[in-house]
Amino acid sequence: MAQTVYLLAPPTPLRSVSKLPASSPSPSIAGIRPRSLLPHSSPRLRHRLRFHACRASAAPPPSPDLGLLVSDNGSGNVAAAAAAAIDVDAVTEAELKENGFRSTRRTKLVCTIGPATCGAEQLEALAVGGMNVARVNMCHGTHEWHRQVIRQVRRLNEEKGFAVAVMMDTEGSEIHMGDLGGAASAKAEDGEIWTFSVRSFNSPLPERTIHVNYDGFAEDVKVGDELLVDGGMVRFEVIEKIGPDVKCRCTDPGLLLPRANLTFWRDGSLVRERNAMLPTISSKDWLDIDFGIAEGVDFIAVSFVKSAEVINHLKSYIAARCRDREIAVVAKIESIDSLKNLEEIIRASDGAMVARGDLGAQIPLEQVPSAQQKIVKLCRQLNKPVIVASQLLDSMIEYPTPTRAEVADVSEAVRQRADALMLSGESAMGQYPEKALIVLRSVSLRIERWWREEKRHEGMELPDITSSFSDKISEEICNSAAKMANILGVDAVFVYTKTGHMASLLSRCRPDCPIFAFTSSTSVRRRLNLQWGLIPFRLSFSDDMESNLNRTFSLLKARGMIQSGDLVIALSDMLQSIQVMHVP
Ligand SMILES: Nc1ncnc2c1ncn2[C@@H]1O[C@H](COP(=O)(O)OP(=O)(O)O)[C@@H](O)[C@H]1O
Ligand SMILES: C=C(OP(=O)(O)O)C(=O)O
Ligand SMILES: [K+]
Ligand SMILES: [Mg+2]
Repeated sequence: MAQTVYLLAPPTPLRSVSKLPASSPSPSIAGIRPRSLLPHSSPRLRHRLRFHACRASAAPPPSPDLGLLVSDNGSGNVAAAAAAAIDVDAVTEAELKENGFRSTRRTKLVCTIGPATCGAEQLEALAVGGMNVARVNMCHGTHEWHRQVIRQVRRLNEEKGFAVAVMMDTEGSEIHMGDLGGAASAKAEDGEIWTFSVRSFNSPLPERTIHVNYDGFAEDVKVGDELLVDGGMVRFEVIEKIGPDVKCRCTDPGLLLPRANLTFWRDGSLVRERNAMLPTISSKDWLDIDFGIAEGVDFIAVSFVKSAEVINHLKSYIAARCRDREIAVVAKIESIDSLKNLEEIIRASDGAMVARGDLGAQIPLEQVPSAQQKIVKLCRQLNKPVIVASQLLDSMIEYPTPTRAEVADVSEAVRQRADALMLSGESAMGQYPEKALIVLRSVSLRIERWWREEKRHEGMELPDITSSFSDKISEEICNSAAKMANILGVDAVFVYTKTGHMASLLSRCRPDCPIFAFTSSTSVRRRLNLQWGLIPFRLSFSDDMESNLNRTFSLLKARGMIQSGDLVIALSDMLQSIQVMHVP
């Protein structure tokens, strides 16, 4: 029977499980299309041009195959339905039912949404394919476009029971090119002379002319500087300055893409004098942040963070504006300053992103892997979710299979036990967004299994992170529960959590088994969806752990997600306890 270790609260005997009404039995998942391989049709040419038509208006009627959300829609008895309901999506349910606990993916997946994926069907395909977080990049698109995407994601969650979180990523004060006058790209050839100018032009742009968004550009560059587009995809040398115009000769040819990032280098070092004075959060970013708050995004990722101060500032701004819910602030580590102030930035943030795209333009490329490892490790120690981003499967923007090197890179991020992996161009404007997601999913599953089979319990030091005594107890409970879970080989850890904190402490321990996180708040549920190993459920629960467990067992058993005899460890943040039991 159940064995219980109570640390604080008095013991309550565990009675037999009462048969509470469960939700209707799970429908089949026949509606989930098998993701067969598409024909290999694209020639191996580097063009990245074919934008997919955006089918935002082609929303299909809600599919009964996936309609598992049991929050009451129309039967009248909302309170009763809410009390009996447990929110989980059909994909998680099917995985648990068919393959059992061990098979669930622990590494979370973030997809950048763009023209290739903004339609209702495409978003649903990503959610079915395992997208945990949808990212919108405010560098691109209008508020109206972003609003449509955010609302589609919300509809998907409401109608299909998903908990896909929305992350808004700020533009920041980076220097970038303008829009190329409507052209999808422009080819710069070796030796060509191009003009980079802060003047604004009418379209079409004069030939070989690029608008630059930063007014100080022409003053800051010097003849002889090297100008890098997208961190070196194309290179120029500055040969002449004429007022606002900077003439450059192409030294490394390539494709220029709209709004591509620009950095300039002098004597082998990045020039950052004046542009370092630009605010991390620009006035345009503040407008975007207001938009994000109004649209109810779950995460705001801040580009080019230099210090903890800006994170603290944004967090108090958000706290003053949304009293009823939280928006987590993710610091993007993508500059020399962010590396210098890494620990204070991560401590101040609710999570971090290893933004390798810009990071690789600011530090030598060969230093990016060690920076990644350091950031991932520090985040884990400080209990902050960490996302590894950019170019994970870059070749899949054009081709249906990844390179071996890309698979090795994804494997390494999974092996480092990062919380999440992110797709950028692969899902935003690539030709194979769903296939790229399948690759992330299958590589994650394989490497996670390999890790467990090899029993590589790494001895990472997890330092104390809490200050209050009560938090300290929670931390110790989670550390002990994870250890017990590994030693006893339990099937799952259940954690009942109001704020999500206890679930994140458990996730930090990276136990062998999945963590079922039960929370009564839909927004906490979405936020937890970024964290390693957590399967977030929405469930209303009380302070009475015994009745919570009984109800959970009967709800999950009725839907085939657990079975009698499964070994479970249960924790709660109200009643600081560890209970070990077999599902009755
Ligand atoms: N909302 C959008 N509208 C149009 N294109 C987008 C959008 N979001 C992303 N993209 C495209 O996807 C590419 C990759 O996205 P991302 O890595 O987020 O941006 P960036 O390349 O600016 O850092 C972008 O360069 C852009 O071409
Ligand atoms: C994720 C990144 O940021 P963005 O795509 O906004 O440039 C990056 O630079 O790697
Ligand atoms: K951005
Ligand atoms: Mg960046």
